Amino acid sequence: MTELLSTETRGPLLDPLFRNGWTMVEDRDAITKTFIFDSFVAAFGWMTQVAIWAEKWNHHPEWSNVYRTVEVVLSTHDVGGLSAQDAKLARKMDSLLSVAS
Ligand SMILES: C[C@H](O)[C@H](O)[C@H]1CNC2=NC(N)=NC(=O)C2=N1
Repeated sequence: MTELLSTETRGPLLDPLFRNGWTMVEDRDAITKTFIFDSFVAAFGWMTQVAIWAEKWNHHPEWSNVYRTVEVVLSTHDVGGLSAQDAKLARKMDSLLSVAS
């Protein structure tokens, strides 16, 4: 079941992401990261791969794309803040980078 991250689980799940370029959104329980690719095709190809995982996990990003930049915000509206699903999708986004450039 999806639930809000507890105080104890935040560190272990979020600290590795903070070390990897993710930051907290101001005034909101959400994480954000800006990805910059070599080209629009690389950006869109990465988004396409992420979209397949998002559908599979029924957990979807808030994101926008301008040319080769993708701005991502992750949060779980169903619980009103961050859940383990957000950390999982963030890790997947980072791991898919290696095949996107
Ligand atoms: C109805 C549907 O299951 C929900 O809206 C799901 C879909 N994808 C979702 N994605 C995200 N990021 N947060 C959610 O709370 C969420 N909820």
